[in-house]
Amino acid sequence: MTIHLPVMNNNHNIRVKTQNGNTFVFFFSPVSSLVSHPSMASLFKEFPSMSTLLSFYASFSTLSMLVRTIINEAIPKRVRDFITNKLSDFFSSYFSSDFTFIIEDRWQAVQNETFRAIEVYLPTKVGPTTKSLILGNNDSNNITAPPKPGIPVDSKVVDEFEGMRLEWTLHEKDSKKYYLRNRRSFELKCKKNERETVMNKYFCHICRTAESILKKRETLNLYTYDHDGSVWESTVFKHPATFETLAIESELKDSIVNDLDLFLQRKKYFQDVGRAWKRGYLLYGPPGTGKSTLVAAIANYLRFHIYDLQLQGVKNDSDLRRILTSTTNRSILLIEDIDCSTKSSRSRSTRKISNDDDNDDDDDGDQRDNKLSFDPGVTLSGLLNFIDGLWSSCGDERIIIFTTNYKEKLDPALLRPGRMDVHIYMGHCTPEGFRKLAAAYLGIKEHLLFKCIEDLIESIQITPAEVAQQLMKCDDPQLALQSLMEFINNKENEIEARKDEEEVIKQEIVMLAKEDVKNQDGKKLDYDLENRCIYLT
Ligand SMILES: Nc1ncnc2c1ncn2[C@@H]1O[C@H](COP(=O)(O)OP(=O)(O)OP(=O)(O)O)[C@@H](O)[C@H]1O
Repeated sequence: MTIHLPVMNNNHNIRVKTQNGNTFVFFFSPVSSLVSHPSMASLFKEFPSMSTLLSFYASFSTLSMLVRTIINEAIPKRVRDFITNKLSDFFSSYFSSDFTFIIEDRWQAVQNETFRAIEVYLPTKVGPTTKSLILGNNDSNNITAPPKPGIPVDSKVVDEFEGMRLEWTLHEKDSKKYYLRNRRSFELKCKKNERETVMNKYFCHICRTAESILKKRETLNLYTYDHDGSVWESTVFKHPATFETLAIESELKDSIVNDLDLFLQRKKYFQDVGRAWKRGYLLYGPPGTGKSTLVAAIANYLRFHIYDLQLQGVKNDSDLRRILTSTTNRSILLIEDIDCSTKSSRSRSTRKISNDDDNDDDDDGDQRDNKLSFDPGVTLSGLLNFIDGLWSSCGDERIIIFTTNYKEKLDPALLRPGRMDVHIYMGHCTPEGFRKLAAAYLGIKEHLLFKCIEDLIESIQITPAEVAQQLMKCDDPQLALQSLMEFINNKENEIEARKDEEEVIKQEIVMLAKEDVKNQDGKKLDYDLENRCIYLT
């Protein structure tokens, strides 16, 4: 058998030997020899000549250019685009068998949880068809940890589910404004006839898988808000605090743990009673009593990420809404030192002392707050709206924690029942707290000096932070405990000396003021030692 193929020269041929012994020889011959073949020659005779073809092509292209120019001149561009889109939609819907789902990062003004689930799920589906990956490790405590994969923009990931081939691509759209984040979206391509199965089964499968991955997550993140970039920035959160190491009374510990357990189990209950699945904790007490440590212990216990928000940087209430709606479910929103965070969270009485021009006599914190809404920053009603207002229904399984050193400075509207569900007082160190700290820092459960230290601790106000600082000074328990005893004794002496000094100052102030009071019949003298002030009441 011989096959002629046209090539530029005729010096080549190829021999192909098949398994059953036949040999095929392929001759490469010039076009001239092909045309000279009798059967081909008759075929070529019926063909129009080359010059006819060229002249036909020339007139066709001239005509098409003419038509195009007329269309461009006569029909406005927008109308042309519209017609083109309609035509391409029409043809693609008739001739394409593909269907595309678009999942954007935000949905109806809040973070799109489906997008989040895909973000978690898809890196587990990276296979041989994936051409590129992004890798990273944000654990500064463990730089040798294996990097985690992420999906790069415009890269394809193919997944399979119930015999369907599902092709994913992540897209990113430039926001064109430096202060706004680029918008991201996942595109999923499947066959048209698989659309229903994808909607009803595949997406549920993704969400379930993502949920179980998130529940088992090994590392927790601590997010802080970058106001310049308008994004939450994360770092790996590794805090050793647990309820076991926390120096608090066992009763308090048990009540917090039970409350958290109950909260986690009560998804249905919250739905049934029509409340957002949220829990608010107000932690208050002197500095160094473990409020931040308790937050860390809660995060470790629940395996929830922490979103640490500094309210001072938030521009206004709508900025606050945007920031808070971009947090994820199963997380803790932490606002530390709430008394200093926003003008409006402070009690009106406190504001009155510090700011004479506040003449509002209305008792309702919310109404009063509206007066402050022109001030830059967050207003109390903006904040309250997120705790128990309409916006509180955004998101599930959220813990909101406020901490303060001065509960009395907070506006009563913030403390009203139903606002923060649990108020926890973190007090000074107790003997039981001291034993927990000794076990955690020195690894001992008993020591001869314990009894003496416990007596001292009961007689003086000392914070767990101060105790921990002394215990950390030395590895030798004996020396560490002695150092603690010395510290407590010194502190006791200091307190006594300060009391004496205060008494002297008080006497001095009274003496100085007596002359003025003489002329103010019927008025009582009241003094504020801390601010060195005298009031006539
Ligand atoms: N109850 C506690 N149990 C264990 N450690 C504690 C406790 N309280 C304080 N500490 C230790 O003291 C340090 C400071 O505590 P922490 O920051 O939690 O106090 P805080 O009440 O949040 O203080 P502030 O009000 O100043 O923010 C922590 O690093 C922790 O090691």
